[in-house]
Amino acid sequence: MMQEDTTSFVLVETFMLAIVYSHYGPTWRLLRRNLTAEILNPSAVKSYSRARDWVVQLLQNRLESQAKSGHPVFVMEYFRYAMFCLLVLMCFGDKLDENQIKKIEEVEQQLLVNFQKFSILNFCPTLTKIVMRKRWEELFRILKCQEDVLIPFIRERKKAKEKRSREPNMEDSKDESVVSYVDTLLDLQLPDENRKLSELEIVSLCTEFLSAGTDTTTTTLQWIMANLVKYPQIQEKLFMEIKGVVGEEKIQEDDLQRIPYLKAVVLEGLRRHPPTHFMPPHAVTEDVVVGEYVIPKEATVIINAAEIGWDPTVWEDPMSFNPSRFLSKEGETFDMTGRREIKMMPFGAGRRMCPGYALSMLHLEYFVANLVSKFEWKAVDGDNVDLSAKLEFTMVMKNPLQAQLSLRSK
Ligand code: HEM
Repeated sequence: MMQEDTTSFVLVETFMLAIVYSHYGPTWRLLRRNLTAEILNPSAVKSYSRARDWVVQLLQNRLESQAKSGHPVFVMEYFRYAMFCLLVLMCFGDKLDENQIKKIEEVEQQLLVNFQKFSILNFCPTLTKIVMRKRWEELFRILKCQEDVLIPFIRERKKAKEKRSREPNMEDSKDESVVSYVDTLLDLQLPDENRKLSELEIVSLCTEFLSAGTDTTTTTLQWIMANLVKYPQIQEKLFMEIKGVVGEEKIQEDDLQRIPYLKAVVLEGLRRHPPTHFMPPHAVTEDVVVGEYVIPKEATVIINAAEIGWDPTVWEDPMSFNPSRFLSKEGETFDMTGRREIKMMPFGAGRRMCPGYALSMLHLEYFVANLVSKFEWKAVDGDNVDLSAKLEFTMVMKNPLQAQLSLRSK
């Protein structure tokens, strides 16, 4: 990737976060890791199986109707929408309908598409508040729209929660098995300030949840499917392994653990095409020696995670797509957390590692398994799938994947 791309990406991201922090206050940083970890604990994730099923069904139906037309399908928008729906249901509860999801998507999209434009505002806020007054007004207008859409959903969860605690035996309460992200935020008591979160802080955290989880996972899914189209023999091997485990049945979450080649395909996708090439800036609190280098206290450190996963001294033929490299003979699972060693780090590593890591692995495995078992994915006539990348919010395919889909016969 070109150097200027890298620099602008890091700057844009840093400025954008700074804008959001300054708007919503200092509690943000303290909260996000704990909170995301809470909603992503295994039992909460399990309770979302109904939402996952619904979303995968929606995606498959839409792809099927496209496939029936006989035209090639540009899949990225379908993937993105499905992943967004799923995260919205995790965030606000799984009772929302498609119209409500669409409303949320519209406001979130406004912020995303104007991302670059607003990043500059925090470069020197005192100055930009004077010379870019109109742009600030526009940012606040969009944030206000976002609040107007999201706050009613937050209040709805609050009302339902109060009702559940008043009437725990009501039929409705028993049916409400999902603990949404908003529920955990409503419960939270800030330890230092001895208060609950404000509605605006909850809006802000929900937006982070939706934006951090949608593009990263969708981009990775597109890269994985592109490789499965490019290398039909890998797709066929994966299909046979899935069939061998589930037969004609619907794929269940527990089945995923019994398909090692599926995990291998996802891991290889993340190694070869990590959606974030550069980690957000980090700093150390005291001087540290790493190998032959001294990292001075508080110096900005930006890790090139993509290069770590492509290191030829660690990976044989690193630029090829070869999932079998992750199949361990001893049945050991590959450690991505960096506890044992760091051979790749698409989610970062250590204390600041992505809190959505286990959830993304589950979503990727679940989506890939369902997409491959329902359809055969083929390159469009004479088209050689182009794997060049370009930087958008994440590192995406320069030429988005289009594929010819055909339903697998039973
Ligand atoms: C393939 C999917 C994903 C990838 C590759 C990914 C990657 C990353 C990376 C590289 C970071 C920065 C780590 C660092 O600072 O060193 C990060 C942070 C974060 N991610 Fe993810 N992520 C993914 C999916 C998700 C999902 C699904 C969620 C939540 C629903 C999520 C929520 C977050 C949050 C909240 C942070 C900030 C954590 C902090 O500030 O400490 N991510 N992610």
